[in-house]
Amino acid sequence: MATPHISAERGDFAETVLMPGDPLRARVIAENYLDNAREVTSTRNMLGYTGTYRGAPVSVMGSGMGIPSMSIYAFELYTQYDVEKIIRVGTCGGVSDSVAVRDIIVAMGASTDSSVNRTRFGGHDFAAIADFGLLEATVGAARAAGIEARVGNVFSSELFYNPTPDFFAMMQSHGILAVEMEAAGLYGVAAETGKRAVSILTVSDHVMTGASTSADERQNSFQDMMKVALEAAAGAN
Ligand SMILES: O=P(O)(O)O[C@H]1O[C@H](CO)[C@@H](O)[C@H]1O
Ligand SMILES: O=c1cc[nH]c(=O)[nH]1
Repeated sequence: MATPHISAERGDFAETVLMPGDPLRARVIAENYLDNAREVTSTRNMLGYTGTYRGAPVSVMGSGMGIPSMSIYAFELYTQYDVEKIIRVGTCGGVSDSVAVRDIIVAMGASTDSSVNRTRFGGHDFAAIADFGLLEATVGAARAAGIEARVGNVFSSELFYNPTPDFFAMMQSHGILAVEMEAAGLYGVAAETGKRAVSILTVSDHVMTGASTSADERQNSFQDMMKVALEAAAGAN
C-alpha cells in the first residue's frame, strides 16, 4: 500500500513518530539515535525511518516546512499507518523576553494566522493544544534529565518572512514564547483524527534581539531536545 505522499507499507511505522521539519534531520536522528533503523519511505525525498529506542519501536520522518506540508504527512500517518502519537522536534524563533537561544520549549498551545483549523472547525476558533499525556511525559523526561523546558503558547506562522509591522511585538504582549510554522496544524490534525501530538522546539534564533545560535550550540540543544523527545516517546502511555 502507499498513500499519495508516503511509499511505506502498512505496519512499517511505529505507533510513535518523531517529526523534524527537515527530512535530512530525520536521517540524522535515525542514524544517531535509533537502533536498527531502516528507511520506510522516501517519496519526494521526505525521508522516513523506523528503528528502536531502548528496545521499543519508534519512527522518524520529515514533515516539511509549514502547516500544509505537516498536515498532509500527519493526516496520512494517523489515518493510513495506525500512528497514534506524533512528536514534532523542530526549531523556533524566540519571541518572549524570557526565552533565549538554545532554550527548549514545549508547545502546550499553538496560536496561528493560518485558517486551517477554522476550516475544519466550522469557521469557529479552535484551541490548538498538545495532548496532555504527551505534554506530561515530555516535561517529566526533561526534568529527569536535568534539562529545563519552557512550557507555553507558541505561534505557528504562515509566513517565515512576515511584513506586518509589530507582528512579533503583538505576540510578545500576549505571552507567546516563540514562533515556528507547524504546531497548530499538527494539533488540528490530531484533534480531527482522534490522535495525539506534542511539539518540542529548540530556540535557534531570537526574533526580537537578533541573537542566533552557533553550529555547536545548535548541536547541543538539538541533543537535549532529542533526549527529551525519545524519553517521552518511551515513557508516554
Ligand atoms: O526546524 P523545523 O522543524 O523545520 O522548524 C522551523 O524551521 C522552518 C523555518 O526555517 C519551519 O519549518 C519552522 O517551523
Ligand atoms: O519559523 C521559524 C523558525 C525559526 N526561527 C524563526 O524565526 N522562525
